[in-house]
Amino acid sequence: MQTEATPQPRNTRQAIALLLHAARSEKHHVWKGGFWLIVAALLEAAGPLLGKYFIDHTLIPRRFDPMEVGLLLGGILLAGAIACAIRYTQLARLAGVAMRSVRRLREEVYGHVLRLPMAFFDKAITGQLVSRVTNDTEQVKNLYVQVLFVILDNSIVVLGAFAAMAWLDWRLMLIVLTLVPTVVVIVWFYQRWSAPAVSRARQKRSDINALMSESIAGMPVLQASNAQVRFRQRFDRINQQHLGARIAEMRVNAWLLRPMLDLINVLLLVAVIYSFGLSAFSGLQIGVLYAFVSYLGRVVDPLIQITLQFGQLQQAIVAAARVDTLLQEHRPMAVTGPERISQGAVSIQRLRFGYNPDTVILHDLSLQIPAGAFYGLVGHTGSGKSTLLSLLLRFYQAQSGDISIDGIPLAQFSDAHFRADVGLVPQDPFLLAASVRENIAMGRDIAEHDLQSAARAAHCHDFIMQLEQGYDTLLGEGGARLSVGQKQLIAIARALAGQPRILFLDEATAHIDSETEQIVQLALTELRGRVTVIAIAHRLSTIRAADCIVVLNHGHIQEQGNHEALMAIPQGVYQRLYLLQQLES
Ligand SMILES: Nc1ncnc2c1ncn2[C@@H]1O[C@H](COP(=O)(O)OP(=O)(O)OP(=O)(O)O)[C@@H](O)[C@H]1O
Repeated sequence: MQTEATPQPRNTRQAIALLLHAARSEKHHVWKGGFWLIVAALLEAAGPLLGKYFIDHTLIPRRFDPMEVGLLLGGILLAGAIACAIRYTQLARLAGVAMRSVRRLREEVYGHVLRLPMAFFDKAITGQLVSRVTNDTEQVKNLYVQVLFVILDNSIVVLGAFAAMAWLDWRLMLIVLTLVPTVVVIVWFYQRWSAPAVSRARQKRSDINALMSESIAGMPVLQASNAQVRFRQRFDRINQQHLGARIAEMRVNAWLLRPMLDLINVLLLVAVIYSFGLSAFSGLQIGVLYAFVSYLGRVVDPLIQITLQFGQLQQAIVAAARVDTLLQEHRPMAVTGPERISQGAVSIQRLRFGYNPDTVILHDLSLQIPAGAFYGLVGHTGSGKSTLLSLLLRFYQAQSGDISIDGIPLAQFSDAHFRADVGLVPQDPFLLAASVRENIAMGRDIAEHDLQSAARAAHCHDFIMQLEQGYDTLLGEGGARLSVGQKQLIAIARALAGQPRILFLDEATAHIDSETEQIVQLALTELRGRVTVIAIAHRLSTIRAADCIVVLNHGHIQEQGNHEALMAIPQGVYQRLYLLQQLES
């Protein structure tokens, strides 16, 4: 579990900037909410004042005027009822602002992550990113709720009560004012002592989650190795530790916080009554004592609430700062424009690239791929095949050299057009827990006829039709219901459904059986002349029929030609790789 750092001033600035940013369109709601909460606090503060008037002018002089008493009691009731109604509507208003702001923020963070360059994901840790979009934005919601509700609302109540007390008797008010630093000190000690238990409980909760997800993900291995009992014991142990930490937290709460604050409350009450006793002879009215006792009861809880929030505020500020840092992550400017890939002829000129500019991976690479051709990319592990594919897919930008398609520089295609005109079949087919249809369409608006044509072209239509609900069959998480080969064919159908001009395959046949591989070979050969196919393959039979096979070696093109030509090169890299594979099979 990630331990929360103490917020730095920069964090606080970032958090506030984020709060203002996400609530920008609803500023008027915040102002109106604040204004009406002040009105509610004033109305609430008026209650004890009216009570005081009732005691001093009616009860003590025993002057019972039904009209006046009726008006007074009615006033107290009305002020309380209106304050309640205002508080309810305004808190609902502010809750709405908080929820909507967080919804906007979450959408923005997710949208931002989707557009970040691939280089970002090389360093990003998936779990942390997910946590940014879910947990951290949730924490930001707490920040809104705490700042807007608890702190704003309670501060107004406390200020209203103190203003009323000062108006009644400023000396007595000063006595009550000592409550503020006392509560702050008690809560500070409380948080210091409870923090280790709170943090231990969180750590254990996160361990429970981790153990659960690990067990579910690894269920086949877990059951096959008969490890249920061991896992169960491990779970019980962590769960027990979690309980222990929670009990320790409760203990501090039960022993320190409430009793101490109640004690302070009683002491203050005694002090107020005593001072009242001293000054009673100088004419202080009993009604004032009543009002003070009422206010005392009203300020303690809000003060505790406000002070308690500061601990949580700290975590929320750190979370908000993390979300803000992610939002500040640079993303490339969206390219717009009319250019589309019409033919799919690829030209690579003196391409030089390294993930780190000091370590060159591709050295001045040049290659011409005619439209509609089938090109294979082969080479040893680490020779730069996937890197070249990533550059062709615009995932990274080369340090020097050019890539153009149909004579147009790669960077000039709009994002939408480029992604629509190229298709990618990755090594891992990545299927969604959705129906076959949704997996092929991937959110694109593809007509049923085109979708099925793509499935036919990928030679997966027949087995899809054998599934119990055909294209509507749900595939389970990660396409769990299909074999690896079937998943790969669906991934090819998905790529073809967009009717790409260029199709990239990144070791799409690495994990499939020979029969499925032959289907893929057939599908690729059928595309010849219509779609430019660039396929990385470890399994050389997949690209044996290619028009041209490019052999990469340490980021250089070592050999180039069709299968027969490459096999004819004495001691050639391709020939060696091919013969080796033949021996293995
Ligand atoms: N995201 C990355 N960040 C930094 N270096 C990387 C990254 N991806 C690959 N590399 C490095 O670039 C070099 C070429 O890797 P690449 O994946 O392009 O090789 P490959 O020929 O596709 O290998 P394989 O056949 O094993 O997939 C390797 O040295 C690798 O360590």
